[in-house]
Amino acid sequence: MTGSAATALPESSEAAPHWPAPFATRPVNATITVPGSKSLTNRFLVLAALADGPSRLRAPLHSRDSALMIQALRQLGATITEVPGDGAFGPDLEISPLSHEATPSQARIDCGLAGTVMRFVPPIAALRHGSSVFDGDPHARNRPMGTIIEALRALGVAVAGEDGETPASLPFTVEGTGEVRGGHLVIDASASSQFVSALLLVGARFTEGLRLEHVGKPVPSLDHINMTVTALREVGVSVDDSVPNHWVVAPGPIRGFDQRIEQDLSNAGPFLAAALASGGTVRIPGWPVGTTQVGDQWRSILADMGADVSLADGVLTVTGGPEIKSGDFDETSELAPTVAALCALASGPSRLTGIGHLRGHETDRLAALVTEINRLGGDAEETSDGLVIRPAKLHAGVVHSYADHRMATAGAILGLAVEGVQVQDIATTAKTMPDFPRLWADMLAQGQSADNGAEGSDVGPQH
Ligand SMILES: O=C(O)C1=C[C@@H](OP(=O)(O)O)[C@@H](O)[C@H](O)C1
Ligand SMILES: C=C(OP(=O)(O)O)C(=O)O
Repeated sequence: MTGSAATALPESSEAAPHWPAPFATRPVNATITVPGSKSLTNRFLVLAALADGPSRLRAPLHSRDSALMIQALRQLGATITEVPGDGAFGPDLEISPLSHEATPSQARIDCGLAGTVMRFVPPIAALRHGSSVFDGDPHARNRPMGTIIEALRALGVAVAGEDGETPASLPFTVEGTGEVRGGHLVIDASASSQFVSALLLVGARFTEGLRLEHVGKPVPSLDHINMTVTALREVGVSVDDSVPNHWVVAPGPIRGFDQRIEQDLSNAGPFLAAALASGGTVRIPGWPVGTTQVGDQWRSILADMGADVSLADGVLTVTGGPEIKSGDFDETSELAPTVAALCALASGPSRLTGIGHLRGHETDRLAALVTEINRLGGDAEETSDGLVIRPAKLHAGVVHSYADHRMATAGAILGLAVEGVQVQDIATTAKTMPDFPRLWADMLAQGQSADNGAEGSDVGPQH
C-alpha cells in the first residue's frame, strides 16, 4: 500500500504487472464492434449542455475521457443521467442543459489527460457566474493551452494562473461573468485543432456570435474541425467555413437533440491493424456511411499498406497480405501511433509527415514511438514533422505507454507479430476504450476457435 488513494489516475499503475501482449500464432479471423467515438461523444455532451432544451445521447462512449467531460459539465450546472438504451457498451445519457442557479461558486474541473475537456470546457466556464479551477494529470500540465487562455482573455474573460500571472498551461482559473460578447477573434491554432473546435462549439452562445480567424502555421487535424462544424449544423447552428482558416458562427440557440453516437473508428484501428500484423481478416460491422471521423481514412491507409479492404452492407472487411507495404503517410493525426506500429512491421522504409503537433498529445508521441520501436530492435527516427521508420527485425521487450492509450495499443499490435512483447500500463487504454484488453483477447480467441477462412463469431461487449 502506498497510501496514495487520492490519485485518480488509471495510468498511475507503474507498479502493476506488465500486460503480456498476445502473440498471434495464426492469422486472426474476427468480427469486432468497438465502443462509441470519444470525439463525437464529448462534442455532443458539450452541445447538450449549451442547448435550449433536453437532449439524449444514444450509445455514447463510456470511458475516462467521457466521464471527465460529464463530471466537468455537471460542475458547471448540467444534469446528466444514465438511462437504459440499446447501446452495446453501456447506458444512454439524458442531458438537461446548464442551469446556473445550482452551481457551486467555485467549480473544480479535473481534465485528466483529456484534450477535449481541457480545451472545450474553459469557454463554457466563461459563460457562468463564478470561478472555475482547471487542472489535470501531471502530464496534462505539459499540453499546449496558451491559445485557449489567450483567446478567452482577448474576449474579455479573466484567466489566472496559480501565482496570479497569465498562465500558458494548466492549472488555471477562469472567472466567468455570465456572458461573453464574442465577435472577431484571431488565434494561432497550429498546436491543436481543438482550440478551433472549442471556440466554435460555444460561439453561438456569445452575444455577438464568433468570427474566428487562424493565423500561423497550418492547423492540424482538420477532420476534427469538420466534425465540429457538422455537429453544430446538426443542432441548428449556422456556421460559415467557406473561407480557409476563417469560421463564422451566428449567435443563436443550440437545439436540444437526440443523437446516436457512431463507433470510434480511430479505436477500430488497432483491431484492423491486427489483420495486417497477423495476415488475417477483421470485420467491423456498422461502419458508418458519410462519417466525419478521421478513422474513415483506415480504408485508404490499410489498402496502401497492401491489405484487401472492402465495405459492403455496412461491414468493413480488412484482410492482410503476406507482407505489410511501407509508404508515405501524411497528416494521420490521432491514427499515427497505429500507423507507426504497422510501419515498424513493414517490408520497406516509411515516412510519416504532418504530425509534428503530436509532441503535444498525451505524451510526446514522436519521441515515445521512436524510443519504444527502437527498444524492440526497430529502426525509427524523428523528423521535424514526423517519423521515418525502416525495416528491422524486432525482438521481445517491454513497450512503455507513457499514460498514452494509443502507445499501449501500438504495443499490442507489435506484440501480435513479435513474440514476448509486454505492455507497461495497459490500463491506460481506459482513456477511450476501457474494454480494450478483453476485446483484444476475444479477437484472438475467436481466431483460434474458427477454422481457417471461416467467419468468426461476433466479438463485442460483454452482456
Ligand atoms: O477534437 C477532437 O476530438 C480531437 C482533435 C485532435 O486533436 P489535435 O488537433 O490536437 O490533434 C485529435 O488528435 C484528438 O484525438 C481528438
Ligand atoms: C490526442 C488524443 O486525445 P485528446 O483528445 O486528449 O487530445 C488522442 O486520443 O489521440
